[in-house]
Amino acid sequence: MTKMHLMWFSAFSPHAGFGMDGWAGPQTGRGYDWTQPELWQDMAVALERAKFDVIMLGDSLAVPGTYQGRMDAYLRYAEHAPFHDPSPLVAIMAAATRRIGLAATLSTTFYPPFLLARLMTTLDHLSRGRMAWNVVTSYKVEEALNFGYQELLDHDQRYDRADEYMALCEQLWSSWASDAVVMDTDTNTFADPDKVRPIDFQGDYYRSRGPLNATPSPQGRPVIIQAGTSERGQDFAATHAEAIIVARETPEEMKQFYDQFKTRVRKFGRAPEACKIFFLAKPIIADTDEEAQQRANALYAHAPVEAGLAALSTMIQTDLSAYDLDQPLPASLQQQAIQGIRSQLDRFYGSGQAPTLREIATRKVSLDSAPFVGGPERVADELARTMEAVGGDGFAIRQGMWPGYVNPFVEQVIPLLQQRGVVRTEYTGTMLRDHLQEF
Ligand SMILES: Cc1cc2nc3c(=O)[nH]c(=O)nc-3n(C[C@H](O)[C@H](O)[C@H](O)COP(=O)(O)O)c2cc1C
Repeated sequence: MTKMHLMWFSAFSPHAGFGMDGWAGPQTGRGYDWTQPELWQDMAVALERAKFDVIMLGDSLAVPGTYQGRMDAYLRYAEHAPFHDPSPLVAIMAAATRRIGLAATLSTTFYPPFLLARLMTTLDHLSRGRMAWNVVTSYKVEEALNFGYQELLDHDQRYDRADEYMALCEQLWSSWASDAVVMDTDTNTFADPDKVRPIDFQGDYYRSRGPLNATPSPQGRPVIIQAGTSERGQDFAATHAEAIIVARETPEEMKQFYDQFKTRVRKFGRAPEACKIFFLAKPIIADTDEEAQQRANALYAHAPVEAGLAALSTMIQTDLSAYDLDQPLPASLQQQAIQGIRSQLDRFYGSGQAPTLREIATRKVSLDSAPFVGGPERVADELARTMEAVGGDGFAIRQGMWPGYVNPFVEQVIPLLQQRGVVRTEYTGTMLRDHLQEF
């Protein structure tokens, strides 16, 4: 039996799950206000009880306006906005838990490296070594406009700059030796000055004197997570990431990606197990298989297509309002989507398929990536069987942080996975890096 790691990936909160099944749906659960701490803390406690490796919070820094050149659809459907800043969210979740890992998304384009390095060090202290950083380079032009730029750097250049950003952060995180803090009252010495060094970093994009004005945290540096899957994005991940999130539709496609990516990690001089692959999975669970299928059908039938068009438009940075809903997107557009998240289209148009724009927009706001539909037994079986076929690592459960999603998975599916011996029943380590490297 192949064991699986588990991440709860809550993107584009508060409505994550999207559309009917998101902020407005029956699954969200009553009595919670997403703006308040209790929802986030209670869900973190529930996922820790289920021994998840990590909770990951996505983020973005703008209300988009790609679709129809207006913000209307994004605001109406809470699509890609609003977001709480993920840093205080992971801090309050850390305060309510002891073992589960917590990941915040922060942009290399908009966050100054020194501030980010110190923020992550502080959060790693406060969580006793459970922090991860989801490294994004940002892809929306509206994010650039919010920071006073007219446009973003080109796709590959964003990654080049991010490589330098990582090198700078790495030096800041190493600027204090692990034994630099002595706190010796006899000699009235807090830190040994010989063990704290300026870095005098001089790059093409960044300069920094250093050292960090924060002491080394339990993990030393946050766990690095990444989700870009272009060739350049995969090279970046193979160099830096300890976990990646990937959308693939079938076990065969997952297996193919798994083998190729692990080879790439080896090519960059790292052990393949140094970077874990999490495949996106969206479980739709009900008491019986029939009920779950009915729920999935209803979700698809009632999906607000316009919300899907708005989501895809911003993800591929192209206004899709001008395209025929009942035709596949032109191949030229599929190629152009490079500035945004092109893999959003690639996965729909892979293996010679040609779904219409209406179909992919509907899918986007209903079933989305790799749906696992059924009663708890069926969902547990399919997750276990898929992981066996792929050969390892885990799933990023792509759902909202709401009781209606978290509780059925935690209470009904996790015990079945534990009985099969494919997920952990106890944490063996205390820090996030320990969880990822446990198997
Ligand atoms: C599953 C998934 C989650 C992502 N989450 C975020 C996010 O929260 N914030 C963000 O700015 N970008 C996010 N992205 C975008 C990626 O970080 C990246 O910018 C994008 O995929 C383009 O890179 P690529 O061409 O290498 O795929 C996500 C992408 C994927 C596939």
